Amino acid sequence: MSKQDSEKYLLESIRLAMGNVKGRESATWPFGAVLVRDGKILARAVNQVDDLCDPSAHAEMQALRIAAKALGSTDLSRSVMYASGYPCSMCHTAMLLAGVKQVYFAYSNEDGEPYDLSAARGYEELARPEGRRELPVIGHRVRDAGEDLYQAWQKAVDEDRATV
Ligand SMILES: Nc1nc2[nH]cnc2c(=O)[nH]1
Repeated sequence: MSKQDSEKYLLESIRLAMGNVKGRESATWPFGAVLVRDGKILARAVNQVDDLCDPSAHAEMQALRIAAKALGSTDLSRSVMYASGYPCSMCHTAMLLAGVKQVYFAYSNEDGEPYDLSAARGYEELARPEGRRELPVIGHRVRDAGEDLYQAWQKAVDEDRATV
């Protein structure tokens, strides 16, 4: 991936993000993303959190959704994400799970901080020990739930495989 290519795709992500700021009746979140594989653009996307009333509709998430639907697969390995802003921890994990191999960003968390557009909060939260998180995630092992859920899943998957 040459520097020229990364610059070209980042410029495209910024152009998309600017469309959220200027190309509309009222501005929404200034984020855009482009997902590329083998020199081909798989998806272009913008933040649609407000438009879709969906807290997960970040530009990077929307790019993953568009690409996965188009390919009929959630395996997006070998792809590279170009994001106008530093990806948040949700997007980072989604990209990791989809096999995205690299992410380039244009605007850093430091750039975003004065405008409350930094993605640092999620990373800081995850870096805290479990007992000190803003959002406690509480394990409660439920006894007598009947058949073990994960064992049942493994069995079902194994049976499905055996019939293929
Ligand atoms: N990188 C990025 N950061 C965000 N913070 C809030 N929304 C977004 C988004 O769509 N992309």
